[in-house]
Amino acid sequence: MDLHPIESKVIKGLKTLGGKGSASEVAEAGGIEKIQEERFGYSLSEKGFVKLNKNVSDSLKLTKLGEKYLKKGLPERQILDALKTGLKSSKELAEELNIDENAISACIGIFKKNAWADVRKGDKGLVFEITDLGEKLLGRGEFGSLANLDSFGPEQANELKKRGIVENDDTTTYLLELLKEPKTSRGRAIENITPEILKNKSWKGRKIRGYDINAQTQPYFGGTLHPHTLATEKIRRTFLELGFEEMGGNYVESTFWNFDALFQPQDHPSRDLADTFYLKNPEKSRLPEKKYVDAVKRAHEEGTQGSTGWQYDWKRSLAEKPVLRTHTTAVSARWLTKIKPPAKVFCIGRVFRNETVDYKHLPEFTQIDGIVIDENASFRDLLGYLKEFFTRLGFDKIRFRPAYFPYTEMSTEIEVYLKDKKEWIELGGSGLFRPEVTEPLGINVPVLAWGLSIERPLMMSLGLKDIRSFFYKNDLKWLREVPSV
Ligand SMILES: N[C@@H](Cc1ccccc1)C(=O)O
Repeated sequence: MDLHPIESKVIKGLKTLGGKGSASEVAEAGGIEKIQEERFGYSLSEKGFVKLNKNVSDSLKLTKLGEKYLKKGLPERQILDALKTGLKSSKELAEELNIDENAISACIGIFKKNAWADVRKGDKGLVFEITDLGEKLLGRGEFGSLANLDSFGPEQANELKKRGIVENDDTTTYLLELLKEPKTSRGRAIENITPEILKNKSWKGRKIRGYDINAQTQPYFGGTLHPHTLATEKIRRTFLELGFEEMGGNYVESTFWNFDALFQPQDHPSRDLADTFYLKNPEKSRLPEKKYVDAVKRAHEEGTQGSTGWQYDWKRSLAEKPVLRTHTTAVSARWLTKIKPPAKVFCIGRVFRNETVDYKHLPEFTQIDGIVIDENASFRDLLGYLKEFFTRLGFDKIRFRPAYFPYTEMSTEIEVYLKDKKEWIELGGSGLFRPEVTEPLGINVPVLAWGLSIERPLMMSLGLKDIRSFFYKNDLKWLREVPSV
């Protein structure tokens, strides 16, 4: 068996130490300069020559405060010593020992519990008097000493930990033990080829150390796309495969496109500050051509054909307020004025809602909206599109539940079944845009629409408990190991 030069040094070091030693001792004895403790001797243990033991020490060490007390002794010890000459008030003790009165009060519990001193209320505050037990304790010299932490029993040690005087000293040491000595062809084999060896041809007739092609190497991590990016890409591809075109939009949208065009009345609760981020700057958003604005106003005030609308005074000024879009359905609405049927379009992007950040909620997340504008489109087609769309995304069980959205009728919620979680989860909403949405925007054919948010289903499939891991945490270890879904 050929050993790597460093392995030979480890063996040499171990032999010098009589077969056993810590990583740093072995390294020193073997003449190895730089070591990585937790990997030291690993290859030799893999080959069965060395036994490795990891040893986490359970001993204690002094904290900064502990070191301060080391010189003068623990306050309770100092106080007991001072009390040998008679009873003293807490003020007198503080002066004599030059410690503050709080540190003295902190010892009252200890004195009471162990009956080392009596504490009473006197005229000048608290008065301390040493008990017989306290005297005996000092006399026997049994009081634990900070200079020798092993002198404290477990209970006292715990007490000291709580008071911040000692802490666990959890340094890890790696111990090596020589199990058997490898037979080497030392002296004969060339371990490292150097220019000299090549020049003077001294390699001729000699053995050269072979490579161990089964040796462990450092794992290699190439760059990969973030799982969130991979998921959005997959959805984009799925839409493109189904013949959809991508539409673009902006994060800052007018209230008009985010709410009004979608037939949400101006006093609708989801427009509330508590849910929506309004912008101060720009002060106003530009609205589309007058004919669309007037038609949307009419839809709200008196309705379209066969509808009475919401019956209130619609205000342009409210529709002009800029918002961070709360859903990508705003983009779908905007595009209704830009495309001629038949058309299939989709949008993927960030949306924003005024949520308090916790493990389930972020004020920003990703939505996907798709619309199909087609004179022959029906509710059954919508269900068919959804089924096809989600099947292609890898969900084989899909179900629909009746739902309500201000802009669709009929409306459904889409649920998919997660096989490994054995659970149905809600993925998004869908429906046929109401005539109150389509007619004012000049569309007189059915429009199928659906929208979904991707973070929650993605979290479930990746086994993530906390939504913040996506955008804010970027845990490299997780990112390297996460499988793509
Ligand atoms: N915009 C809805 C989803 C939806 C889109 C299109 C039609 C119906 C519903 C949401 O944010 O949840």
